[in-house]
Amino acid sequence: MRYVSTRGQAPVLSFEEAMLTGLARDGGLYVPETVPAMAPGDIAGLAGLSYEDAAFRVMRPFIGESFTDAEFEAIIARAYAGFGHAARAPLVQLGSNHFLLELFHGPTLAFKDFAMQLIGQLFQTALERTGNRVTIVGATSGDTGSAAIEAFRGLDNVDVFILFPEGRVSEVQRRQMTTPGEANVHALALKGDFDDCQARVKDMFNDFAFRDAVGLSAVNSINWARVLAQVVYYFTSAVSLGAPHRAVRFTVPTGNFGDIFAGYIARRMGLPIERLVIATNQNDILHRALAGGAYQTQGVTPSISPSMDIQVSSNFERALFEAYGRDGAAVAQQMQALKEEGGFAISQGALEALRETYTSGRASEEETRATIRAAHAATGQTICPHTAVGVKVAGEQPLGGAPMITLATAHPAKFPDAVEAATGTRPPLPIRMADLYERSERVTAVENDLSAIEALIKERRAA
Ligand SMILES: Cc1ncc(COP(=O)(O)O)c(C=O)c1O
Ligand SMILES: N[C@@H](CCOP(=O)(O)O)C(=O)O
Repeated sequence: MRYVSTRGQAPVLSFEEAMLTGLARDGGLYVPETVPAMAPGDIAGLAGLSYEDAAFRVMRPFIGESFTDAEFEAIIARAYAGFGHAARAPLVQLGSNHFLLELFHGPTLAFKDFAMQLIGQLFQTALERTGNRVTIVGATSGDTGSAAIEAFRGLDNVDVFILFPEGRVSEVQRRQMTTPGEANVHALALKGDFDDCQARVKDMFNDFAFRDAVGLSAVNSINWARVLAQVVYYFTSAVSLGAPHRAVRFTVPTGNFGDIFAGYIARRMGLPIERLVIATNQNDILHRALAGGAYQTQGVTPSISPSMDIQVSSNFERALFEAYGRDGAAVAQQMQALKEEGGFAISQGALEALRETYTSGRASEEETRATIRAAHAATGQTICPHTAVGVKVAGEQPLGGAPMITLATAHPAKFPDAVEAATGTRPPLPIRMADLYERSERVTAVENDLSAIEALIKERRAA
């Protein structure tokens, strides 16, 4: 299995190389050269398996020779052992023909744990083998950062630096990043928004001298391994509702497009997904792009679903690559226009290709609050604001037909203020985190300045 860049100019790599490389050297994102198909019989064979066994079968073809079967099995077992639910990703019914896929039973209470716990183990195995050391630099709007810190804290061969937008993550998210005491973990509060954090991370990857000097690695969903791990729960949930004999639909609260792109990969592998519905908050660039064909940034407006306060949606590049028939030059041109002019027009052919797979919708702040309130009143279930964006948009899709699965991407206790404002009830943190508010914090404020951030990383990382 080989991986190619969405911009067509970077070296072709193995799974392990692509994972450790993160962003391709031409600025693009790695994708598999071909997407392996899963026969209907093999999909049906996932029924009744543990999450771990299903994960092995779904991901194995993408790994190639990078890890042996025994290594990969052991890695998967360790990755999901700390989850607080035996099913790992349980499916619960929300309404008639509408299900919630609960992805928040991992250690940091968001869907990011599914991939981050796995790649923590993959990195550790690969780095122990070579004795190499890497510097992971990540950007977060709240959940990636806490999941990365949890997965990599205390590891010998890794330093982790996480940039988050100061004042724009929830208090629980911030504390999850600033309270771990391990010396290899560094939380950096940047004066700016998430797009600034993500842009500085990409700048560091494009600064080859810095990149090579520190052994830069990525754990944002620019890293293919992140996307791959998220493909698994599309299979497990669809199979539990009757796939491959019955088609399903998914609604995905979307920001950086990594989670929904994992759904696209599942569909390409043969899972009968009738529709992938993009649900955005008021930062609705993806919805506007799908509706009108213009991908145009407008600046980020803070919302009560802060993890989706994103305008430059990284993985949309992977979707464009497919929509343009894998034309790396066309993608590179559009990404250049995004950088220089703040937007680009999607060609009619690519737009039609996108619309064959994706539908989109948005939820305003008031609609998000109303959805949290209504779900609580009707079913007693408390949902987080990101999940509420998904539930609202799912509710606008045609009724009947294939069952709708909305991804419940975070635990409501990560966003207690928004949930309490909507329902009148403050969701408690799980017992194991009950002292989060008493733990002392360690954080460094940084300006939105590439050289200053690079200098800080060079100084703080273990030599
Ligand atoms: C809770 C939550 N929901 C949804 C999203 C959006 O996911 P993606 O960026 O993969 O589109 C994020 C952030 O990524 C998140 O943290
Ligand atoms: N919502 C994310 C933003 C980063 O997304 P990623 O999937 O590319 O890591 C977050 O919570 O940090």
